[in-house]
Amino acid sequence: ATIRRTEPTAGSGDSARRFGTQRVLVEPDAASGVAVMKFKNPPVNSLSLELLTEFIISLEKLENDKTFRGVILTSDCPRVFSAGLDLTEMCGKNPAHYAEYWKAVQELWLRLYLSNLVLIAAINGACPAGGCLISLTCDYRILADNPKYLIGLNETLLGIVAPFWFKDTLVNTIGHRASEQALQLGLLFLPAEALQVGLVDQVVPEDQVLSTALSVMARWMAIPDHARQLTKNMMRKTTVDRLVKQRDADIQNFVSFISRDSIQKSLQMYLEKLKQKKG
Ligand SMILES: CCCCCCCC/C=C\C=C\CC(=O)SCCNC(=O)CCNC(=O)[C@H](O)C(C)(C)COP(=O)(O)OP(=O)(O)OC[C@H]1O[C@@H](n2cnc3c(N)ncnc32)[C@H](O)[C@@H]1OP(=O)(O)O
Repeated sequence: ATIRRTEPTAGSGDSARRFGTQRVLVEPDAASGVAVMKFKNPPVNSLSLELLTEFIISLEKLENDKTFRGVILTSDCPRVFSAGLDLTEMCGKNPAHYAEYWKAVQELWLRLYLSNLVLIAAINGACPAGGCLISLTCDYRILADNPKYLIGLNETLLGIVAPFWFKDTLVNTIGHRASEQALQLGLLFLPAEALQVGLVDQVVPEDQVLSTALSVMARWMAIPDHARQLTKNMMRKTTVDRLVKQRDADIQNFVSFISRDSIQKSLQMYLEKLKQKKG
């Protein structure tokens, strides 16, 4: 994928400078050590190969810059945090493309789930499937209180199956029984329901999502990094190791699953339904 980097905005010193790429805007505040990362892949922030690649590059840049200890993930697109994996990357392409795409999905999850940074999701829009997965990799989730902003792993509604590491991430967050129901039924939760089941940590008015994320971040930043990072590692490493041990097999599983005629048909029909919704 071709990555175009955005120019820093003219301004008053490092903390006012933006950087990032075409699809991932990064607003760093060196003074506080916190950066706000905004997805900008209109109309719905679907996780295309380009967005995944740029996300990984931007995250790596922040991880390698000791100035930054915390990142807030949010959306630059109105009303959608992320529509999840890009269905057009999984439809009508060849096995090599599916393999490349899945490797990038794995890579992003691996980096996010064990990131040394404090990650907070400021969920300012709809958050299905892969969008929900990204938020679940964060240390804390704040969702805007809007009945249109549904969140959950809805894969079964598309006729597909959430991979085991999506499932593990959900189980680690809301527990086994709630995950069993949520995954089989492909539940998309309203904000109040998401809060009740523990899928998000706070629901706040829409105009307070970012300010709440910044104040929650201050609390997490008060903890010494080494102790917090080792604790996070202790909680999450087993889950990560499960995928690391079988990364190639997981790619092969995905490629053969997604290449099935029946799955391709289901995905095409789902995409058609999304398009018809407008007309
Ligand atoms: C045996 C075990 C094997 C295991 C194998 C594992 C296999 C796992 C495989 C895959 C896992 C996938 C996880 C996913 O993330 S799949 C994606 C699921 N996403 C969704 O269901 C969300 C779909 N989108 C929506 O519900 C809405 O678009 C919404 C996000 C709520 C926004 O609504 P709205 O603002 O009204 O926008 P529109 O619906 O009108 O959409 C605008 C255009 O964007 C296109 N679109 C939407 N979502 C996607 C997407 N995910 N990918 C690609 N394109 C998307 C939509 O078609 C519209 O396009 P157009 O303008 O051309 O009509």
